[in-house]
Amino acid sequence: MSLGLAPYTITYFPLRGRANTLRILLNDQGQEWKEIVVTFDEWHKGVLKASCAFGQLPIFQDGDLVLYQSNAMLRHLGRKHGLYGKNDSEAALIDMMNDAAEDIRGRYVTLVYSNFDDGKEEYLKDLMIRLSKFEAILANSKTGFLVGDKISFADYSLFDILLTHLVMRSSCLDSFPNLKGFVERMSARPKIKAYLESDAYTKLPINGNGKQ
Ligand SMILES: N[C@@H](CCC(=O)N[C@@H](CS)C(=O)NCC(=O)O)C(=O)O
Repeated sequence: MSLGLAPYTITYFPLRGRANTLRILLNDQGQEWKEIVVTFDEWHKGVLKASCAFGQLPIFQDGDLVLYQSNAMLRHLGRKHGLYGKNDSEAALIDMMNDAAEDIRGRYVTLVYSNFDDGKEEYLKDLMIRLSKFEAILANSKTGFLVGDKISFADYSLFDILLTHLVMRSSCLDSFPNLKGFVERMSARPKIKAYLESDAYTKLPINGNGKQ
C-alpha cells in the first residue's frame, strides 16, 4: 500500500473480504494503491451505497476508470499486469479457474452471513469435494500454477480462499498435498510473505460479522 501518488484506489470496509485477493495481487506485483476505508456506520447512512453501480463495495479506481465487481477488478489487473495467460486459450482457462474459485467464495459468504454455526460442518464436507477438483488440477500442473507457466489472477483468487478456509478449519488441506504446496509457495513469495506478516493484513477481520 502507499500514501504517495498511487495509481489505484480501493474503497472497501475494514475487512479482508472481497478486497483481499486484490491486495495480495497488488502487493505481489509491487504496485502501490490507496485505500479508502468505509466504516459500517458510514455505509449504513446509505449515501455511498446509493452511488455504487450495484449498491455494493468494493470500488476500484484506476485513474478515471471506476470499477465495481471484484472479479472484473481482478481481470482488469490481470490484463494490465500480465496475469492473464499468454494467449486466448490460457485466458479462457484462467477465467474458468477464477469462476470455480468464485463458486467457493460465494458459498463461503452465504454460509458466513446466513447459517455459519449450524451449517459449517455440512459446508466443510462439500468444500472437500470442491477442493479435490483443484487438487487434481494442480497435480497435473507442471509449473505449480493453475494455468500455463506463469502466475495469473486466478492463482491469487485460489490462494486467498485457501487462506480463508485454513482459518476456518486449519486441517482442511491435510489430504491435499498439491494445494498445501501451492499455499506454501504463494505464502513464501517475498512480497506476499511481507504482506501476510503486516498489520495491514493481520489486524483486519475476514468478515464483517466476526464469523470465520
Ligand atoms: N459480486 C460483488 C459482491 C459485492 C459484495 O457482496 N459486497 C458486500 C461486501 S463484500 C457489500 O457491499 N455489502 C454491503 C451491502 O450489500 O450493503 C463483487 O464481487 O464485488
